[in-house]
Order: sequence, then structure tokens, then C-alpha cells
Amino acid sequence: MLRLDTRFLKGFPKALKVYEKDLLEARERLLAKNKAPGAMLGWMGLPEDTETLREIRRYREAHPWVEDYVLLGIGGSALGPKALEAAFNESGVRFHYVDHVEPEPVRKLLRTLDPRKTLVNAISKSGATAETLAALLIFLNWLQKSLGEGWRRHLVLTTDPQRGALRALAEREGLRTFAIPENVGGRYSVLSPVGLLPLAFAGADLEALLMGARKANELALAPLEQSLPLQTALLQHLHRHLPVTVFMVYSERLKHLPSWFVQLHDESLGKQDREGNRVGTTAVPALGPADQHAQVQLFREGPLDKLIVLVVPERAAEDLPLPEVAGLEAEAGYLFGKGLFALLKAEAEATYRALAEAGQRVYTLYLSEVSPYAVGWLLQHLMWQTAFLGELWGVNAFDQPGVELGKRLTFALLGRPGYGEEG
Ligand SMILES: O=P(O)(O)OC[C@H]1O[C@H](O)[C@H](O)[C@@H](O)[C@@H]1O
Repeated sequence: MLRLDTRFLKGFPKALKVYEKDLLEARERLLAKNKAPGAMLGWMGLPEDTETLREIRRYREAHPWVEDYVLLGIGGSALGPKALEAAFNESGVRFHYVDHVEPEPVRKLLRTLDPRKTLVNAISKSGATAETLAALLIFLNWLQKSLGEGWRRHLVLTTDPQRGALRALAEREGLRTFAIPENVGGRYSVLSPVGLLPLAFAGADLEALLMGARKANELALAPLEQSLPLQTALLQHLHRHLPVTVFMVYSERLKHLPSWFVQLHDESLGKQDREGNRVGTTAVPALGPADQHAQVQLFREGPLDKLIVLVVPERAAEDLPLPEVAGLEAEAGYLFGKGLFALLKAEAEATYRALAEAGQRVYTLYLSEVSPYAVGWLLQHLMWQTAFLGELWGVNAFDQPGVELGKRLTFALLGRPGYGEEG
């Protein structure tokens, strides 16, 4: 379950009435786009795709020998699986992410892996991302050298159904692939095979994850009073004059979730609107309680330029009682007999109050627990929130024209044919 707490934003219930028409119109505009050719709204339907889920299950069952799973991908092709696998790995399969281009960690990883027990999954929607292609060159060569003809069983590609270098390679070599639907962009792809395939190897409950996401879909389309995604979109919209939106998660298991959110929010919404105005707010990742001992000083006494979102679990699957230890009564006695989770909850609540008291704008999203169901719901909720904000802010939440120049300049520096002039 997901629950919104806006107790310190006193004007919110009234704003919901004032903005009702704008919100409902934004939702209508978004849904109307679904009919247009080229609309990138396929993420809305991913939670219903049981056929792909079955295919992924079969593939997982046919590969019981996998002990190490190497994921080659970056941005939307890595952040989602990384966030979810860290939270829900039940299988003991070891995951390694090559979402960078630093030689030393890649060399170190290659030294530790046994190719016979390793599955390499290259993920790229476009099939054109330099970092991913570079990693693929290295790992494909390594598999071929170490396994000879058997290398093909150890490589699986997740990519566009038709286009791109990965698709072409798969066809030439007869490699196993999973498709990222054409109408699903990278940062909205976590519930496609991009996330589901690695999570199947992690042993996560995929059905519950998708069931949670379906709940977010239901609420996104519900009347405004029940529509959590419209409500949090409004909270972001009301505070768009504040340059920073902090996304602070009180869960060690979800420590990579803020990075996933940062890409979703920043790359979707930070752009020029139709009149050429620069719009967007900067999402800042934070982790509780660790950042109480780092960023919270700034949040308390620094500029009041932030909207702060706390994501807090309400229950632990299993709490850990704090034992009494003789000699530590004076400093730690107040903890004796309490659960570790009680401390987490108290800290989240204390931070919530302290930030509000400081004059920061802050609201909390409670997760019933850190479960695949609740987190699937949260991810899909945040995708809806982002898509609604795209409509409210007059930007296309599904493209990323601003990253193109950097790519072209990289190509020019490396002498890729056709890119010489910029170099
Ligand atoms: O999946 P890929 O096509 O390899 O893209 C990976 C990432 O790189 C691009 O530069 C985009 O800015 C991201 O939105 C995308 O998630």
C-alpha cells in the first residue's frame, strides 16, 4: 500500500479543489496521446503483460546454472533493475552492473568471474549507447575466448524489437533476446524485460510487483479524491517555483531507488517548453537515516528552496529487538527492548517534523512495507506523476533532446565516421 501524508502542507486540500479542472484536463490530454502514432506510453500497459512474464519465467528455469549475472546497460537500462534487485534478491545469484566505463573495476570483475556460471545481459533500447556497446565488446570477446562455441548460451540481449546494433547482432548470431516494446522509453522500462529478466534471476516475486503497478494504474485513472498520482503531481506542481525536489528514502534496501527517480524526474521534465522557457526542478537523492548525518543540516538551516519528499515504510517484515547490554544503560538504555525498526520509524517521523518546523515544504509517502507489491506500486505511481507533470508543465516527458550534443561530441572525439565536424 501507498499512503500520502500532507499534514504540514495546510493549503493542500483547498488546492486540490482549485486545481481540479487543470489536473483532470492534464490527464485527458495525456490519455488522448495514447492514440497518436509514436506515443511513448507503452509503460502504462506493462503491468498487464502476462505473456512476457511467462516467457521470462521459462528462460529463468532453463538456466539454473547461473551464479553470476552481469548486467551491461546504463541510465534507464540499469537504474531500475539495480534498485529492485538490491531490495529483493532472494536467490543468492550475484549481480554485477557495468554501467560505467572505468577499466579497473571491469578488469577486477573479469578476474573474479567463472564464465561457465555467468550470464551476461546487455540491455539497450537504442542499441547505440557507447558505454553499453563498449562493455558488450569486452564481455562478448571474453565469453568467446573462454567458452568457444558455447558462448551464445551465456549472452542474452534486451533491446528494441526491430532496430539497433543489438538486434542486428542477435539476428546474425542467433542469440536469445527479450524485447523492450517500441513505445516504452528507457526510464519508463523497469517493468519490461529490462527489469523483469534480472529480477527473475534474483528470485523476486514478479507477480506481486506487477500487481502493485496495476494498483497505481487504477488510482491514476480514479476520481481526483482517490487519484494518488494526480495528487502528488499537484504537490510537485504547486512547488515548481522551488528549484530542488529532494527524494529521501528511509530504507537501506531501497538505497538505489533515489537514483532511478532522479533520472525519471530530471530527464523527463528538465527541458524547454513550447515557448522556449527552461522548466524543471532538480531532484536530489537522499537516504535516511544516513543523510540525517549529512544533508539534513542543509535542509534544516540552508535555503528554503526545496520540496522534500520522504518515502517511509510503515512495517518491517521482521523487526530486530535491541538487547540490553550491561554498562551501556546511561547512553543506550532508552533503546533497550525496542526494535531496530522502531528507531527507523522514530527517525523518519522526527525528520519530517523538524523539516516542517524549519519552514521547508515536506510531505511523506508511506509504503505499507518494503515488498515487491508496494514498491511496484510506488514505481508506477512515480511514472504517472512524471507523465502528469509533463502535461502540466508543457513539456514532452518522453524525449531527451538535451543529451544528444554530448553524445555527438563523444563520437567526434573518438572519430566515429560522420561525426568529424564537431570535433
Ligand atoms: O537503453 P539505451 O538506449 O542504451 O539508453 C540508455 C540511456 O542513455 C541515453 O543517453 C538516455 O539519455 C537515457 O534516457 C537512456 O536511459
